[in-house]
Amino acid sequence: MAAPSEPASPPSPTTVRRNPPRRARPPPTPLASAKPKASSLSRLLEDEAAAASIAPPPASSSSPQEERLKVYLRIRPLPNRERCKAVARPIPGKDQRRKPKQAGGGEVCLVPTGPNSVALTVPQSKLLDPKRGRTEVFDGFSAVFSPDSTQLDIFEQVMNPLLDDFLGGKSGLLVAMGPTGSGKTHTIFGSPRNPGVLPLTLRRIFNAQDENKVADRPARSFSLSMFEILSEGKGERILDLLSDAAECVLQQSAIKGLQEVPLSNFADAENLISRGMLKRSTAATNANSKSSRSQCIITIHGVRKSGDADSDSLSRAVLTIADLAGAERERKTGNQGSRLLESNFINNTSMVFSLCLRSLLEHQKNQKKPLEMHFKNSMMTRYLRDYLEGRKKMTLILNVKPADDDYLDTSFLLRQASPYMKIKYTSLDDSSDLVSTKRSNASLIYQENKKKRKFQKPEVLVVERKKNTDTDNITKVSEEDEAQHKFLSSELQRVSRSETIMTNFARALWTVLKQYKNKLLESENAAESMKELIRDKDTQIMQLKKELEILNSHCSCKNVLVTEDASIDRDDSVSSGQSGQNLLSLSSKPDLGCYDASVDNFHLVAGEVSKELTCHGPDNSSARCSLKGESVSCDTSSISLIDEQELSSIGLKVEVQAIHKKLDASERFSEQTSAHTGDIAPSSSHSDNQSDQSFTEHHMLQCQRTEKIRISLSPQCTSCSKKATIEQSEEGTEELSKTTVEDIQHDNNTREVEHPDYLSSSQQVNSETEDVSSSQSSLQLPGMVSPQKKLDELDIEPERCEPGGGKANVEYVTGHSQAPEQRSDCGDLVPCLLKEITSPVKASKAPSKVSEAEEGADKKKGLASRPGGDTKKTRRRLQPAASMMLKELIGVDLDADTKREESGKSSSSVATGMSEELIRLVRARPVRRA
Ligand SMILES: Nc1ncnc2c1ncn2[C@@H]1O[C@H](COP(=O)(O)OP(=O)(O)OP(=O)(O)O)[C@@H](O)[C@H]1O
Repeated sequence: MAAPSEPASPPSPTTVRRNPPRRARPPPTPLASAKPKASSLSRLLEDEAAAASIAPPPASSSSPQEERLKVYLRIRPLPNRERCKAVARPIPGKDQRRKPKQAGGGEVCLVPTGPNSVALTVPQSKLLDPKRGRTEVFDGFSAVFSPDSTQLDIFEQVMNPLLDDFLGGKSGLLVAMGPTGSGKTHTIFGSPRNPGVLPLTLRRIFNAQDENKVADRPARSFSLSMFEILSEGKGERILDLLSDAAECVLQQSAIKGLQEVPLSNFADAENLISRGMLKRSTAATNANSKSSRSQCIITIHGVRKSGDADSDSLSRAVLTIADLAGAERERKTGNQGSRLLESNFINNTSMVFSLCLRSLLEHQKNQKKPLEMHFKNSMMTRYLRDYLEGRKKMTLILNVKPADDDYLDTSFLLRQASPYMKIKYTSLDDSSDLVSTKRSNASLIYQENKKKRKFQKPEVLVVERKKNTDTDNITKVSEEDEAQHKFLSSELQRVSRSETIMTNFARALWTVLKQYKNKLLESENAAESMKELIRDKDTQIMQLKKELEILNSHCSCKNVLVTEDASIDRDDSVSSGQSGQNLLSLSSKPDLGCYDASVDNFHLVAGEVSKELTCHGPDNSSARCSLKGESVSCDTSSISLIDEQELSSIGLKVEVQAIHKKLDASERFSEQTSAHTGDIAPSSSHSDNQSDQSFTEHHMLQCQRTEKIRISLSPQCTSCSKKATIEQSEEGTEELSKTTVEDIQHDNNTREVEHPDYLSSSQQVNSETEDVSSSQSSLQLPGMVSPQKKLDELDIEPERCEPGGGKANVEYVTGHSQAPEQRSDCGDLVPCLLKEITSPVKASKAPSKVSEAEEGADKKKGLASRPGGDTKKTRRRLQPAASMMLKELIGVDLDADTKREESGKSSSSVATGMSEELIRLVRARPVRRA
């Protein structure tokens, strides 16, 4: 052992203690480093440690029951060249004594401070504050071997205990770890001249074998296997160094294909080792000219036959020695390419190894922390699993380099491995390898099952639990495995509990999802039904729209402005004072605006009537049944072209239809107008001189008269539509006069001159055609007096009716309330229910026929009041059937309202009765054909 020739300098004032706390200084014990020929550096460090009251724990401080992991520290000596230079350099002073200088100005950062402690000083080059040094003391090592310690010292202190256990049947492991070039291989293998631990062990084994033979003790058999684990960039490989076979396979903790070479003597064993060393992968790096590139593991299997002759049991023990490849720093080694990959592999393996020990330590500190399975990350740790999990005894020897340049590596190793000395061995597996193998297999099965359980169903888990139970039974082979069994059981319970929780959660989640799915389906069904309903509604809406369009087309005659109707009405009501006086000119009476709704209903009826009755003639004359600015136009221009019979039938048909519709309209109208009776009642109140009874009787007479007139319309229409001759017109007129207008005084002149078209009109069966012809037709028959001429004669300026542009006041009057002139015209037969006082309505087409009656009454009294004196000026026309029906309908409704007020009777019943009577009369009366 080379000892430094220069005393080391004391560490810097700042001291950081690691590991065991300060204790009382133990009594001096014979340590390997405290030998008399120990270096002065060691003695100096011991003095320093004593001065600092740093007392390393004794190696035997732990109780026998609580054996700890032994960690030895060996400080590699400085290279010879540097040592020679250091020897020639004198020690200048005290400060320099505190830290030994290396050759070339280098210093030693690590010095042993005791048999179990070292002091690591931060080099000046790495100090942030050079004035303040910092020294770390690592204590608690089983032994600290100074640089001048020999191989034999290492063997005796480090390997002998393990060897004793091995020879006693206990397995053990010695691992040499440290940075590259720190002397691991040197420590394990040594050299021919300076053999290492392994050769010395083999020598002792065979020496012991010889002693046993001499002592006649049971013979033992030993075998040796040697392999390396390396990486060539494609994963780890196991190569057997004692045979030429291909690479071996690691199965659990056993290596298949690994040759175990029986050992017969030391020489053979030494040759095997030498051969294996030759095959080991080494390479030159900047840090080591012969750097190991693999983890080398040597196993010595010792089989001892039991001393009991009757027993055939064997005691197996394995002594394992691992020479790990040193951790490398790329900056120092300068490795590139494959070397760099090897460096990564080496460093990773060293890290995994350290993690396993760290996890074991933490698990032993806190049992709640599970023992991490870091050993799976590397082949070496998998092979050494039993040792890394604390089931077998293991010993570490840390090889370090004391130079300042190696400060980082040294510091890292000491910080990393110094806690390992706290690892305890409470349940060492001292039984045979068979039991160990069973336990290992059981553990692996458990781990594999634990993996599978995560993805298997509960049914399968039952079987797996049975298997686990069997596995647990296997673990009960040894009583010493009771703790392990408890741990596995607790783990199993925890896993089972977790599985139960997750299973229940999954079931609950599945149930919720099912419920949501059902709700979704229900919602979809509801949406479909709603869609169908909407489609049906749309269809109904479309049908209603079509019907509405049809109705609109039927009511195309609506919304026609009142033009000549007003004049016609006025003409009829004033000039003739005949049955046409019954025509209501409601259109010019905005006071009846409240009847709009009801009148609209009536328009529908009247519109249909007019549609069928509409005839087009050459004169484009039209007659309209006006009602509040709207009228049902009845074009009479083409009446002449229509067959008389057809017209007759049409007339009857129209009459009947009109009657039926009138009944409905009258009912609606009466219902709606009943709400406005209050508006009408005041008007009716104006008839002061007329009693209600007389009014009712008069109205009944009016209705009867109107029916008579209506009955006469059909033959009149048929007679005038086909031939359209004056004679026919006269005949029709005569017929009309005979049957219906007996009380009406007709102008004889108008009988002679009637426009055929006008006469052919079934809607407006007027006895006079001059008004129509003058307004619409250019045909001027002899004897006809143009309206303008008549106006001129009357000196009445024609008024133009504007659609809805004027206001008209409606006054309810009875026949007795009428002016005498009008009463003379109408007599008692045709009462004027409504008297148009003012009629500012203007005609849009033809000038309005001046209501001679009212004009005469208002402006030219006497002229219009004379019953027969204005025969040339007044134009009397038979009201169109529709107009008469309308008038009758309105009159009935109004009367019905009045009557309802008086007697409470329903007007509809009266109307219905009258209509039925009318229908009966129509049907009973044969149609007269021309
Ligand atoms: N205690 C010692 N005394 C004398 N020489 C030593 C000592 N330790 C190591 N050496 C020498 O240092 C050199 C490197 O040693 P070694 O190869 O054992 O280091 P290592 O830790 O195995 O390196 P690597 O991890 O790279 O294999 C060798 O030449 C060896 O002879």
